[in-house]
Amino acid sequence: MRGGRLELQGLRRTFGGVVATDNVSLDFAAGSLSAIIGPNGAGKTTLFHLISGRVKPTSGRVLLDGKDVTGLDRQDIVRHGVGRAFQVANLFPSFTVAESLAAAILTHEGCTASLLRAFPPADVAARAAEVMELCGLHDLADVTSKHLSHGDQKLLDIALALALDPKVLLLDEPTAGMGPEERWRMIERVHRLWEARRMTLVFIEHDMDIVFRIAETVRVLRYGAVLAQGTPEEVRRNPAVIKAYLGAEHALDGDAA
Ligand SMILES: Nc1ncnc2c1ncn2[C@@H]1O[C@H](COP(=O)(O)OP(=O)(O)OP(=O)(O)O)[C@@H](O)[C@H]1O
Repeated sequence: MRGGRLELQGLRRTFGGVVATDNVSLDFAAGSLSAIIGPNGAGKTTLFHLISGRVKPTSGRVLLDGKDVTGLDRQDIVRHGVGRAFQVANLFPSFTVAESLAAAILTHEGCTASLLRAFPPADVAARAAEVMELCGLHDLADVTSKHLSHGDQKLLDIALALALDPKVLLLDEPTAGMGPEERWRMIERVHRLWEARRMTLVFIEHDMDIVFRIAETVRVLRYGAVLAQGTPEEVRRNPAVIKAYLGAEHALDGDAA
């Protein structure tokens, strides 16, 4: 499945008096690679919750390939092709990597995990193998997921989302908690996955070196609203973004106010 177009129209979400998402309208072209950045509390994770159905918007719409998926519950949104990597590597802690992937595929298709562990159909095993290959997990196929390193658990989280063949994949800080070397390995892996699959990939990231290295477009949130968006170059030259978030370290010369 190739990428789908994701459109957010006037999304708003309040929690009591807090406006977590404030009239956010963003358009993610099919097959694009975008980063979402912004200070702590800017509403990045809430935006992912709104897209993935974990939180319902107070108002506004989420469209996938033109179809309104606003307010559907999480499973339905996954079925429409929006995948999200969660901290779920331990969803099946006693399963191996290969079994976890097979179980994810099968439960997605409505079967029970325990049954499938015993009798995984051949095509499911083949799909799990393909995803392991893509994610560089093939050597770990028989390792129990609870014994994986932190980085490999995060890769398994991504693999579990990928196994459902999403049109849109949301990654919330894929490199969080990793050392510098592991971080680059992870992001290169994610970039290769995107090149191979060309799903619409949206990731939240605090490391600006990573953002500016791989993102095609960058969307900047502040106080729940869109502060700016554009190519990495445009965003790095935007005085409002420099002032609110980037500081001098990541600004491009010339326009830093
Ligand atoms: N369930 C909730 N109940 C109340 N307030 C919430 C809830 N979820 C988010 N918020 C508030 O909404 C705002 C945006 O939070 P969010 O976690 O989306 O920001 P973020 O940009 O992802 O932050 P960070 O970079 O620190 O992860 C914050 O003020 C937060 O406290």
